[in-house]
Amino acid sequence: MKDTGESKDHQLTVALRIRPLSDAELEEGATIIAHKLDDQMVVLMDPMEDPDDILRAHRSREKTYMFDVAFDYSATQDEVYRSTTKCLIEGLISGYNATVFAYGPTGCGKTYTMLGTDREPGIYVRTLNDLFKAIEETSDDMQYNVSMSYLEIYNEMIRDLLNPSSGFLDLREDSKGEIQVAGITEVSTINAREVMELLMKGNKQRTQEPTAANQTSSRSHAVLQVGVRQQSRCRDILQEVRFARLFMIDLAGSERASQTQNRGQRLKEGAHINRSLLALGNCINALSEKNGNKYVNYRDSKLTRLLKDSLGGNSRTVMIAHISPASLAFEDSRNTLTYADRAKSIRTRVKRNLLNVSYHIAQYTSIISDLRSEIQRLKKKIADQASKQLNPDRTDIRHVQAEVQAHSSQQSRAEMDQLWEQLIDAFRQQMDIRKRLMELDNSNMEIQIDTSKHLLTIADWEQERFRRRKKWQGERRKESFNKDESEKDSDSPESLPDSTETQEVAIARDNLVTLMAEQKKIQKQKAGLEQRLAELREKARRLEELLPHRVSSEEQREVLCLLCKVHELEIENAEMQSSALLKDNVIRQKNVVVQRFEQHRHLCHEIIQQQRKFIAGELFTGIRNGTEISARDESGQTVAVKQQILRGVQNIAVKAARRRSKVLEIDALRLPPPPSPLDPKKHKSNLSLTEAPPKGLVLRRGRQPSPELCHATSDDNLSSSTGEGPAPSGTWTRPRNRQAVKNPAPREQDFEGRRRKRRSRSFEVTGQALSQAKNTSQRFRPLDSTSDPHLHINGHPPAPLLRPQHRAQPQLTKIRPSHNIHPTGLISQ
Ligand SMILES: Nc1ncnc2c1ncn2[C@@H]1O[C@H](COP(=O)(O)OP(=O)(O)OP(=O)(O)O)[C@@H](O)[C@H]1O
Repeated sequence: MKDTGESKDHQLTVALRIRPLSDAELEEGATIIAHKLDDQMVVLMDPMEDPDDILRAHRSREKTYMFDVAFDYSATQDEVYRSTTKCLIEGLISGYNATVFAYGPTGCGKTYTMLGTDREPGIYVRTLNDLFKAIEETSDDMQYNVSMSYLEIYNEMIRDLLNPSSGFLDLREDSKGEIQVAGITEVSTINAREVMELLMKGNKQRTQEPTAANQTSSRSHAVLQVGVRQQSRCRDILQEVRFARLFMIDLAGSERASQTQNRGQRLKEGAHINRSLLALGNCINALSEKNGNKYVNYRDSKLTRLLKDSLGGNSRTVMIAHISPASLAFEDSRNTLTYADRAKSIRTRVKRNLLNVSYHIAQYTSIISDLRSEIQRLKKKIADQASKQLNPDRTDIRHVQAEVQAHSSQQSRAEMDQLWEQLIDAFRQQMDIRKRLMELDNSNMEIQIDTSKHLLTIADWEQERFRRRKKWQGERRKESFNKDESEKDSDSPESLPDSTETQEVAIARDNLVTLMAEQKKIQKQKAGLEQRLAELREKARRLEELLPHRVSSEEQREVLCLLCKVHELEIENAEMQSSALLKDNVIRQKNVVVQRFEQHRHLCHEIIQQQRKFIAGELFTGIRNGTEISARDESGQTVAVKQQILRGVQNIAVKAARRRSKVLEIDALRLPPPPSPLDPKKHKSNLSLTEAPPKGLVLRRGRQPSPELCHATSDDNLSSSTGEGPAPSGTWTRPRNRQAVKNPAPREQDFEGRRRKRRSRSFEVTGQALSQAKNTSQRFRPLDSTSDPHLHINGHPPAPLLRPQHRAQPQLTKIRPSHNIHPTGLISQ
């Protein structure tokens, strides 16, 4: 299934329905304690509360709850349907999955809401009616296919209610990660009457037994699944097909043994019901966690596995909680209200399910052609055998005799049958084990995906902690180098950065432990099953070897061979499915990693974009105003902007600064002679803004790169160069040739060469204080984050020993090359 639509956040809709007080409750003298206050609010009063009891005045358990919609005894079935489910139909035929489920204690009206009565039909019937109406309205342009399946989960076993004789069914996760019921009957129809009949038929099959709490108590969870497939009637090569599933679920009610007075089978049913509802409650708890990072264990019951997508995946979900208004049911009502209240904060991500039909047609075509050729082959074989029967090879008299002998021997036939049964049984068992192994593999993969997610979370954190530590150590080293002994004493080193784990990491660790334990359990089960499978295979092999000796006729032998082949193929098929599933899961795992890198790349891109904007803005403001950026620093306005930029580049700059610090320390010790003023005539053509450079703006650059580097640096718009000689205030300065600089020592030269290479990719627009600029001893400094005291983003100026002349200078702004800066260092528009 291909998703081309944007996924949207959807908050679980929670409705509450209070049923009328029953006759039995009235007889028992129950009072009404649950009231609807308005369309959304209900109050549950404390039955123990006595208004005259002053001592209990502060211990009241009365509580008000707010839901998306609330109904009381006066609400009709139609009102409930309209406010909860009707709105899902439109989404359903546009490709959005949906789920409606009724939740609550036994006897509180779940079945009444979902199924209803003949006179007051419930949500099932109304939804299907409206769905078919909607289909009919658009059927001129669209072609629909509606399939329906109806199942129950009884004692943790899945039964097909449309075909109860099919035995118990298994849950499978398909390659798209969706849970499917293997082998369930899916009835395709768009005939409302037909669907209703099926529904009624299914309901008759549902396990219902009277209990003390409810005369028609449902002992199972019933799940009605409706699949809607929609495609345009005008055929195209690339046709869009929408597919969505609607689950309508009538859960069994939670029950207390004391209340239901259940014994024997009913008690066992109750235990299963409560177990699966507990698993559901746990999932609701985990999903409603504020940080949303808690591990959600859907694997605890079939119900939660089936509801996986509805609760935490791709589905618009509505929960209709039911309570009794009776004072006797206070505890049950309170529990239900608490769960329903929590469920409100569950969020799912819904996206439209679109199928790329061309892809599927291609796939089906190849499958169909394969099947056709197989049928042809088998037909030919049958025809050959038939002709052989008609014209037996009379020449081989011994063969005929043997055949006659075999046919006449009753005993050998019985033996054969027995062997045959054994063989079939071995195959069947093998298939069962394969299925179970596949399920285990699937669970294992899910665990691995969850594990890798948590490991990534922990790895991220470890990386972050390592980065913080390194940063802290770097700062410490710098500090200790810069400060005098006395200063060191006064400024005692800061403590190590906080390395306590975040809650997310702690949860990830906890979850890892749980997952490991589960994985071990699965491995153990797998080992047992694999051993059993090997035994069965061996048994089947022996039987297969034995059979040809027992069967006498060629025909029998052929049939047996064919049957063996069929079973072998079945097993191969299962193996292939299993390996496809494994591959799929591996791909999914990789997708998670790719997604993360993609997010990271996106984030980096955004940061770079923002920095560019800041830089460009800052640069032009500087030019227009004709003031030195550094001069504006003093006003405080630019400081804020700079801080913003600096914060953005902080991580990059700090790393670069550390790497370069040593180089620059040496560089600082052998600063070039003062730059000479720029010859305005020589560079007139480059001054495109004004004939005379803007007063106060000094564009300063690093040293001029070596000739071979000039070309590269010109691409970066501003090549580094060394300003030499005094730079007059308010003039554009262009650094002079590197030759003018006193030649450094050979080792230093090599060092300098490397440094220049690095600098050729960076430059700075820097403002010196006007007073400084006027000073003829104005210096042009190398372009490096560490070359300026204010570019030490962490607020650590360089050692005064190394850069005494810069200590008093105002801040510099470091920027990356911009396309509108001329390679000569002058800005063009
Ligand atoms: N809103 C209502 N209006 C009228 N009758 C109701 C209403 N809700 C429930 N009832 C009646 O209450 C009884 C119990 O309801 P129902 O069987 O639907 O409960 P349940 O929650 O499905 O119970 P269980 O979990 O045991 O299956 C039924 O006789 C039903 O007709």
